[in-house]
Amino acid sequence: MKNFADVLIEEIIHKNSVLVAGLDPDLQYFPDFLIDSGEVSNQKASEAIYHYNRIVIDAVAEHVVAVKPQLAYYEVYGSEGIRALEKTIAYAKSKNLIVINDAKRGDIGSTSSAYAKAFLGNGSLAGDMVTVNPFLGSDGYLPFIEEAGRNGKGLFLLVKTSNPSSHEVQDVKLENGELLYIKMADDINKIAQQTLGENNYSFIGAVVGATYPMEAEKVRKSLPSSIFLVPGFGAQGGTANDLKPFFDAKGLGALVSSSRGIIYNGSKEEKKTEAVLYEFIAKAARESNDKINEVRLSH
Ligand SMILES: O=C(O)c1cc(=O)[nH]c(=O)n1[C@@H]1O[C@H](COP(=O)(O)O)[C@@H](O)[C@H]1O
Repeated sequence: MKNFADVLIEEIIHKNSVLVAGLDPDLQYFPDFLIDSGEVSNQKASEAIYHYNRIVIDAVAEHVVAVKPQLAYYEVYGSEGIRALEKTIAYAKSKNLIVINDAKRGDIGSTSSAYAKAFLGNGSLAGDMVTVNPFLGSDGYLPFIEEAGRNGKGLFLLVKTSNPSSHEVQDVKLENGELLYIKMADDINKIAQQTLGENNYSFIGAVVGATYPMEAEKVRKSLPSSIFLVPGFGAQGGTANDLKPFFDAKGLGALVSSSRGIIYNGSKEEKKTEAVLYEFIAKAARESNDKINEVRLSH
């Protein structure tokens, strides 16, 4: 079975893209032709979400390597929301897109095994990769690594997240003077080095926010063989110019994710038809990909 890092790298080269479109459906941004304003039932919300996601997936498919549904936006609508997620995952797979479930799970070992089966097994919620919170310790994240290894899939462990207060926990100085996120990176690297594919990358990746390029340089030293998932580009202020430290000399080693910057490009009022909405999203994905490629492939 192929190491998922190699699958990912082949797709990046094939598509000439490291861009990931985040599927974070938020009804307040949906144009009027998709949903009535006012009180909306879970069923109507679910239908609108799946409709919106199909438009997004069609519009971004040639410009992105993966899509990343953020689970909270679906869970809001209970079982109907989960149904929209299942259908979205199936639709993205039918368009040959890699699916990264942004679930940020992690628990005691036995529960993590169940989460790992849900997101990296063969069920209707399973994608190709999942985001995992490693701050419960290794018994919390090893089950995800085992399940991913068994099924030829991958994962991203949170190391240095993009949010403004991530320093409150992740930058805590340990007794030996080391920062917590660097210790986490060092611990993950010990396992990553045992799971390398042909391109010398592991299927065990790490989340490092676009808003922290200096920290990314340090994480890279500790985690030379992990592919980074880089959120925070666009709406959170990360720019293409910040991205260079995330990539290796070949322009590989990182995926850049953007949700609002792609799927809600332009004002809601301008989007009167499906065709116009499609064009706004396709344009944002194309332009983001071009900007990122310019930086990652420059020498
Ligand atoms: O794991 C993630 O994807 C993630 C990690 C992180 O450090 N920061 C972060 O913003 N994210 C997710 O990435 C997406 C960012 O959305 P935008 O800011 O709209 O591009 C959201 O779905 C977040 O949940």
